[in-house]
Amino acid sequence: MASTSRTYNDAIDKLNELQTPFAVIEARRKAGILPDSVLGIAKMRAYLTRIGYTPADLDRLNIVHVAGTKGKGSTCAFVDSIFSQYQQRHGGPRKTGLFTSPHLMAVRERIRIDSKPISEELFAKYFFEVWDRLEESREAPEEDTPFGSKPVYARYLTLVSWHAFLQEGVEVAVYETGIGGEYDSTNLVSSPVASGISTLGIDHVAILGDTVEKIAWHKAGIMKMGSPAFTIEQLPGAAEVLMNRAKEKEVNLRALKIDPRLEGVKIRPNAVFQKKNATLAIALAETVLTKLGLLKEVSESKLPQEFIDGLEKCVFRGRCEVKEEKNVTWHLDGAHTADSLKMSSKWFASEITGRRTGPRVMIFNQQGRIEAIDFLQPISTTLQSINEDHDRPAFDHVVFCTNVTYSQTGYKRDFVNNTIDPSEIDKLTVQHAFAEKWAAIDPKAKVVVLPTIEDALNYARGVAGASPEGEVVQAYVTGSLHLVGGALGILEETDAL
Ligand SMILES: Nc1ncnc2c1ncn2[C@@H]1O[C@H](COP(=O)(O)OP(=O)(O)OP(=O)(O)O)[C@@H](O)[C@H]1O
Ligand SMILES: [Mg+2]
Ligand SMILES: [Mg+2]
Repeated sequence: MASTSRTYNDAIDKLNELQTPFAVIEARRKAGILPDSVLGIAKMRAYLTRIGYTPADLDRLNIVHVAGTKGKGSTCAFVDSIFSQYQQRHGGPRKTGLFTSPHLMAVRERIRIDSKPISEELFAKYFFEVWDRLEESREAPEEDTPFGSKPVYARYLTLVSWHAFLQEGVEVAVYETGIGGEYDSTNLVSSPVASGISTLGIDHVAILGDTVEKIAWHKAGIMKMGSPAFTIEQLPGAAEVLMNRAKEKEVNLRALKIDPRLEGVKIRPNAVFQKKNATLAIALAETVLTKLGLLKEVSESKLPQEFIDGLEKCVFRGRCEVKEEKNVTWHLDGAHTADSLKMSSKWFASEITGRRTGPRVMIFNQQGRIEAIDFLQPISTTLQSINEDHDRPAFDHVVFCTNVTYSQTGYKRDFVNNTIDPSEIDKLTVQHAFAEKWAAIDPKAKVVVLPTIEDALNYARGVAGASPEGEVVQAYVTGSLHLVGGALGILEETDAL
């Protein structure tokens, strides 16, 4: 064992083995078997015991727990950024942890300490410590959780985050749920300092159900008796489910209107959805900082400067991000649900309206999700609506590519995805279907299918090269956070963000 190499890359290779292979997912789907639910939580409890902790140990982390369909990560990033301002000015919270998903470029971005991705060395250390403990421990009954077994990818990372944060002496930790809430691996936390539920909508229907009410039931599962909970304005059906579950659990749930103290605070993008995320983040941060004695009183009329700076300086890469290059302005946003793509395309449209000219290029992917074909029409409609010349296409060029990063070397290890059908990628099946659909929606657009992200970026640069002097290509990269992460990695030649 000691002679085995244990670098960061080794850890990622081992982690990738914990993905459920596509063939198994397919077989389960055909047999109507749903992924772990109640049993999944029981197993997580067994794994936590085996790595040497109890749920009560997690309370030492003063956890802020966030669920929701959209805006979870953004809300968590705002809270973390506010903490960071307090830390810089007042030395507290002593150490902060942030657990988010998915990652943009490197798995270690999911586990942040003092806002920075955990180092490769520390990631590898804690990853293999968890591994060894799971191999060796004979604690917790074996019934559903055989000795030596490991949980799947996201669940394993949750264990690594708890271990890393506890070992590193993190004083407050912000946790984004993976899928749902009630049965999510992060839901072993029994006494969060506060829970937050961001915007609810439709996603992960196979696991959570196909109505916003069913989905709300799952997300409400993170609320805990004795811990304050907050949400923002929701669709009426969803709001009702949240309130009913809060009552059952005897939780004081507050549904917040957009915080009037945000007036004049320059959050990015300056859009209603982001104000909702910021509103939720303010309430969560106020609760924690009050508990830690760092916030003495809450003013109804004005936010403390630390909050304003935290909100304004918050950087959450790959979401509504703009990057300028000589002949191309890249607009990158990892939206990947029906609702968020509507928001996202409105954001892109507002960015270019009146301010930017030049050919428009969209680069889109949604790997393994043919249902995303329905997300295309609203994007086109949004862009058409800003055209003064109605003969102009929504986009001059539309590129559908895979999430494979490079044309020569393929996937970066942190992006290997065994859960999708490899033959679909080889044949570019979903990309051709999207292309056909787009050609029908927007016949004047030039539609192309390309195998990799690198090819797609080069295509956009090629359009720029062929454009008249002074014109700047307006490129919109969206549909998948992996696509956006891969694109940012190529544009910046970096390993992690
Ligand atoms: N409150 C919101 N309502 C609708 N769309 C949103 C909201 N917040 C963010 N978005 C859109 O969704 C994208 C993803 O945001 P974010 O990463 O915060 O969500 P998430 O809930 O963490 O999503 P994921 O399912 O990828 O973990 C953003 O780039 C933006 O386009
Ligand atoms: Mg999601
Ligand atoms: Mg997220």
